[in-house]
Amino acid sequence: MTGYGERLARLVAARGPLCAGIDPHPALLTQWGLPVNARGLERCARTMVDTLGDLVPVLKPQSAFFEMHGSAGIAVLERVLADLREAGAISLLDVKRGDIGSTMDAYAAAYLADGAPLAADAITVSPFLGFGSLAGTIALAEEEGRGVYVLALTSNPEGRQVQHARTDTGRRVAEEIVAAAAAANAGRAHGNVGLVVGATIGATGVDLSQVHGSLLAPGIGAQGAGAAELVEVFGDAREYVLPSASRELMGAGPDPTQIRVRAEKMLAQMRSVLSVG
Ligand SMILES: O=c1ccn([C@@H]2O[C@H](COP(=O)(O)O)[C@@H](O)[C@H]2O)c(=O)[nH]1
Repeated sequence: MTGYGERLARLVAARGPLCAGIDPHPALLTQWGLPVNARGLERCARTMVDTLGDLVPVLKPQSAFFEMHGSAGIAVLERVLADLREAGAISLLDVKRGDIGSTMDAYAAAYLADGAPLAADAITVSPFLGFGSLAGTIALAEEEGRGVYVLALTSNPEGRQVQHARTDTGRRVAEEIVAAAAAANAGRAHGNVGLVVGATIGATGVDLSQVHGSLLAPGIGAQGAGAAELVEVFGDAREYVLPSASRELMGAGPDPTQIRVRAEKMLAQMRSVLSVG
């Protein structure tokens, strides 16, 4: 079975490096002239899938904006994930689960097992209960050819307090996470364990070149980063970077043509900054 990392690398080579976030904020639904309820949510999210599903390699629904509408919102999320499979794009569910190992195994079954109603190609997970708590989740992802993105250096300024703290080895927490992801991907050019590294964080001195997994870079647009910042943050690891933008793309809506034009422009920028060789 082709693993997540390989599948993603091929699709990025064909379409370019960009992840389009689906973050239907209530204010955005209003801006799009939609009601702030599950019906508006569905219209908005499905517009993003229909508009970008054949253009960008990855779409990333943010679970929180679906959960806030209760069971009706979760039902919309199920349909959106199914639509993404049909559209031929990779689905990355931003759900940031983190818990003790036995509970993480249940989350993994919910999001990474074939046939699960909320199954996605990849999910985001939190390592702050210890990277080892993700062992069962990573094992299931490997078995199913799916991926996980582990939070490492998040795009929000508050993240430093935890991620730059020193552990008893003298290394920073983020460096331990990077090393653990590299070990999980060892021996492969494109492993199934990715990392979340914000485009906003500047130069950190954390070496990402040996991870050999996808590096999801949120923070483009609304959080202030652009293509130029990616070079500073990722240096030699830039061939693995998957820049992510939500509000920057969705703000061009509701007209699908405008959303597509903005995504095409962003794809061209990212391709020129991140192409190697
Ligand atoms: O470090 C992180 C991890 C995840 N996110 C998520 O990405 C999007 C960003 O949305 P924008 O509108 O492009 O700012 C959102 O869902 C965050 O929860 C992040 O921003 N930073």
